[in-house]
Amino acid sequence: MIDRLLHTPEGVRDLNISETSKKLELQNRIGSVFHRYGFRDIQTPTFEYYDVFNHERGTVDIREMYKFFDRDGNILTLRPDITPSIARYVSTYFKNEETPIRVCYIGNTFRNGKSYQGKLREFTQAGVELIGINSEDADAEIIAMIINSLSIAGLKKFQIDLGQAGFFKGLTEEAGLDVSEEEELRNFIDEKNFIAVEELLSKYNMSDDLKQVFLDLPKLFGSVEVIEKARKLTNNKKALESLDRLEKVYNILCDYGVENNISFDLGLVNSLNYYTGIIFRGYTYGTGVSIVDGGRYDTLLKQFGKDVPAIGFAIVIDELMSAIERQKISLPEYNIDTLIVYNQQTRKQAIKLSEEFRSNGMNVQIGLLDKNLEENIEYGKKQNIGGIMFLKNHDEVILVNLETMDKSIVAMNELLDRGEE
Ligand SMILES: N[C@@H](Cc1c[nH]c[nH+]1)C(=O)O
Repeated sequence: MIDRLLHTPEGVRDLNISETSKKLELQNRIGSVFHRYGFRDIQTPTFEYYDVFNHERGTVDIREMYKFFDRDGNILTLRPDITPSIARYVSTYFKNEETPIRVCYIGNTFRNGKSYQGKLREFTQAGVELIGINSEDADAEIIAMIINSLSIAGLKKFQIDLGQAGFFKGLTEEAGLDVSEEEELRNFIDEKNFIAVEELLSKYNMSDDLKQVFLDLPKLFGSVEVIEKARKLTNNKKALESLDRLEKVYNILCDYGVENNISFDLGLVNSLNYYTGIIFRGYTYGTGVSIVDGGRYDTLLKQFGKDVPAIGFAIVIDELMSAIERQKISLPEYNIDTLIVYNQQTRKQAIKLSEEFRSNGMNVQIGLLDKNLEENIEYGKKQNIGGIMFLKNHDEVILVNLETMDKSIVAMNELLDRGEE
């Protein structure tokens, strides 16, 4: 039996000191890219009324949501993603505000996925939403931002797959599928379960040509030529318009000079149902799942009372971090510069020095001298501390650089003079 007192539940985990420090570094880097593109931070609550995320909104499957009651019997949900919360927020607080609105966020999301997938059930998303513009320029801006964010995070090799929800929707409309049939098909395609796709299609009354297009979706993958290939497969107006839009976005991405990170995948469908146009997913080595998801969702905000188009993405920081770790890309860690060890005789000077160092921007730990120098050195090394000042008495202060193990002895006065410089 699992010891529930000492273990965390499946799908959630503690981060140790080094992991936390690296995660915060990543968040800072990515947040600063968001700011450089003129996006501003907002925060929404971790749980909300279930209505914000229910089936109509098109977020994750109801079984994947953590739901509970408040004392008045309202159903609440731990947010499975942040986009519907932003849609609610913007529709409420920016109801009559001019668009565009550019907002960004970093926060935890919760999905109660099937346990055998070994996936995290709580994960941090860093995302942006660009609200109020439906143009290929906005699509390209968002994709360029993803590429910049991942580069600044330290990734060298990654790829953004572009798809079009409109292409798939055009085909399903032509096939006469209703909303739930479309959803079933989309989920099988998303899971890349083409045996189930074939079986499902055999139940529907549609032309063999159209069936074949659905089955060929996984082949519509690769460089920009894929768009031309896809054009030849359909006469559907909506599907063709989607392809035109995709091509225009690609041309703008060439102006950004980021086309090397782009590939196309018209079999890309997202289990989130609110997407209406371009969709994207980012991949890199060292993690089997996507590190970025996003797309255009032009009808979601209308459901909250503000009828404006929108596009956005979210980077899954935890997945990005494990990829970075596996790719052996180093991230700077927060470190403690100095440990000052003192006794009653040297307390006053130790406090003075430590406060001076801190006000100069150094990270300083202090400790009472109850262990000898060797024990302090051992402790400092374990804690990754830069150096030790061992204030035994006024004549003899021992300085140890823990990286080089250089030792020197100085008098207290000299040390205080140095601190004041
Ligand atoms: N909320 C989406 C990502 C996204 C942000 N904006 C648009 N899409 C997700 O969790 O996958």
